[in-house]
Amino acid sequence: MEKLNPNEKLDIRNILNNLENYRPKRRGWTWRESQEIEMGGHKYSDCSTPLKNSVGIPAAVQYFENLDPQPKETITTEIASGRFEDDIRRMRMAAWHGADHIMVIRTAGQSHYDGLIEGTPQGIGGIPVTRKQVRAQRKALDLIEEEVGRPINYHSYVSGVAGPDIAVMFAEEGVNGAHQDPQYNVLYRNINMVRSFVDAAESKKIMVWAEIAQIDGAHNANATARDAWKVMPELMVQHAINSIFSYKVGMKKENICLSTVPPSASPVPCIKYDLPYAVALRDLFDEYKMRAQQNTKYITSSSREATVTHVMNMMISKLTRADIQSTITPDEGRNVPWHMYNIEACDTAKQTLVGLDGLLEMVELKKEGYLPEKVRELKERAVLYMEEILEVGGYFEAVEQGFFVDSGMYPERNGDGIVRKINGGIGAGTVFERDEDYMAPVTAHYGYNNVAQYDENAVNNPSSLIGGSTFEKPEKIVYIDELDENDNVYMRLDENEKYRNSNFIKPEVEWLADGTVQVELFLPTSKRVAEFAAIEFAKKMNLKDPEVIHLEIMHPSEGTRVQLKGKLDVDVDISKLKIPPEPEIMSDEELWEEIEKRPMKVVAATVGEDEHSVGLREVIDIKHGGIEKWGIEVEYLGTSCPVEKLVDAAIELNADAILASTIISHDDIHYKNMRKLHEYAVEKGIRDKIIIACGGTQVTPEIAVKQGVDAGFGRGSKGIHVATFLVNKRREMMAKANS
Ligand SMILES: Cc1ncc(COP(=O)(O)O)c(/C=N\CC[C@H](N)C(=O)O)c1O
Repeated sequence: MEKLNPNEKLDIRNILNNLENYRPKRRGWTWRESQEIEMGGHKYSDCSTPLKNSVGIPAAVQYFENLDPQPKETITTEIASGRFEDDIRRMRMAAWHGADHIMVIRTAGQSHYDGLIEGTPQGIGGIPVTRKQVRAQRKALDLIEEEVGRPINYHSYVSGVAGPDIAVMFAEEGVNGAHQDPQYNVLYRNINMVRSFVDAAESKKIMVWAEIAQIDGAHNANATARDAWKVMPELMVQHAINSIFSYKVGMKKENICLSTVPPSASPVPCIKYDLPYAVALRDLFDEYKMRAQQNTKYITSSSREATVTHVMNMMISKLTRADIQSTITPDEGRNVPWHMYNIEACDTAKQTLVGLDGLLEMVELKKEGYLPEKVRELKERAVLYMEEILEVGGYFEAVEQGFFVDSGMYPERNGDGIVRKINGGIGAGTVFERDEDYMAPVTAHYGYNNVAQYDENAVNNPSSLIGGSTFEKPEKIVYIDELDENDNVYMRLDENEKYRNSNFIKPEVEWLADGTVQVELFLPTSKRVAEFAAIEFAKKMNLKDPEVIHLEIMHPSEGTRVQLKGKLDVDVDISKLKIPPEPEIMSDEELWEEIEKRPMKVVAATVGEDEHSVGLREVIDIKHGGIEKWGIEVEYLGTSCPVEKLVDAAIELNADAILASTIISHDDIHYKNMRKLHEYAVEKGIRDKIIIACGGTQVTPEIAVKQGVDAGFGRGSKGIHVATFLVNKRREMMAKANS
């Protein structure tokens, strides 16, 4: 399989090619290693090996030459578009933004399927996890991990009625991580508890063989409880049940990850609940891995608010411990996640974890007072909870009595917990005692297996009776391509062929060419009115099926912030776009030689009532790679400089050029000043002899030139760009004067 080229889109048809013969490169989970690293002149204490290819956060790109340190914590992104072929593109984007754990959400209700699904049907809220879709995504991730230069863990769920079947398929397909927790089946999917625990023993045994890292389901209690902080004692009990069960089945503790969520969120004083809880959990389960997930219980349609919650949750991770930082997209409170929000979540995790690098070298948690007292109280509640479970006769009885997800803070009880009957739920009565002569010639099989009746020597290797199972002989895997001639990836690829590897593009949020755009409006009216007015505006913008996805009161009557989505049924042929060439830049040698031969003098200032000077200083000063670096002489007139003063100085000093910084853009004042500069130079009779260049973060070069100046420099422009322009422009003017 050829390598990916960063300048070319991944071709899904290539991935699908010869899929039946694909074999996974490895088994098991890959952790990042934590090391001290030096990058960009900075020392990092808690980071890991940088990537070969990546996109840093915006500030990294704009100010630090794409400095992109990678935190030591594994970063997860959850992928859930329902079309695996579009998920693959998103996985590639997420990998470039620092995700090395790809968690694939399953189609709604897959937990209730009592067998494997095959082929590539489209899913709802996630993909139907099938062998073919898993294989295609793992194969694609082999290429993507090559491209970014770091192993990527592929993950989904071994839960539900077909848990063991899925565990076997995951083991065969080289899946690296999976959720497995029988309590999830029982409490949230009403699957019979006896069936769930027997299946879990089998699934876990298989995961041990495949070295799959396990995540439990405790976070669901958090999301389901009425007041999430009240289930803290129960969460620790749930973690304990699944962890020790897994360990006794043979799972290594470093592969047992507790899925822990800071249980509350602002405006509740969340750190007063979340920090003691996190400390108590790490105390009790110090030998296990922590998979920290952001709180989604209190997520709303405000992506900003979700991001702040995420950052506060990561403060907890850094103050205690997180081996996996599992991101939730900030749009999870309003959509099935969109590409750009998966990426935002990865960037938020990277930005925060790297920004808090070395935190525990500077702060420590108090050993007396509220924190340790709260920690002890939580542990005591959890132990009492566990003791009562034993008193009533064990886990199954406790579930029947509604112990779990009760809205009271244990030992307080409100009697409204989730009740499941021992003999109830899906799959009830489907567990049978194995007969005396029961034998299965398979690997990693849990429990009684009378192999000796056939061959004493095969007891530890039952599959040797049949020359190896699919675990030893992958060629024995029965690979099914498609089962549904209408609902499959080939139909979908044909549907949007026009936008695949072509010059035509459409906006999208989750599927190729889905045409969805998001529009943000501020409407000077009440929330209720704004909601309906926004739809009207959307229709006037030619958006189809407009839908308001977020409303925020700025003031009951003064104004409302609205975000809406709608479909834009047009496309663009990029081959017809008039794209001006990237500003060329000259080499240092060329510039030094030119300015030595023909010295250049420039007057520069921040014009108007503008006090911003940083950008212009960066463009001028030698220490920032400014134009002085190549010998250009600069007379800097400071800030809030009247346009007239700047032009008069240029005349007095017989300057070759004027550089004007124009940052403030309210009411287009920056462009108005450019026009004034041009007109005053004309009025003073020097316009044809002097170069005028204007810059600022809100300057669009094409609009600047329309004001009459010679060039505009926007966000991210550097001294090299300006020096190159000045030299080229002067040459052009000299050639014109000599012609
Ligand atoms: C132990 C377990 N098994 C299966 C599922 C999902 O199971 P279905 O395929 O039936 O939806 C879950 C749910 N939580 C996972 C999403 C969450 N955002 C997470 O990252 O943990 C689970 O906890």
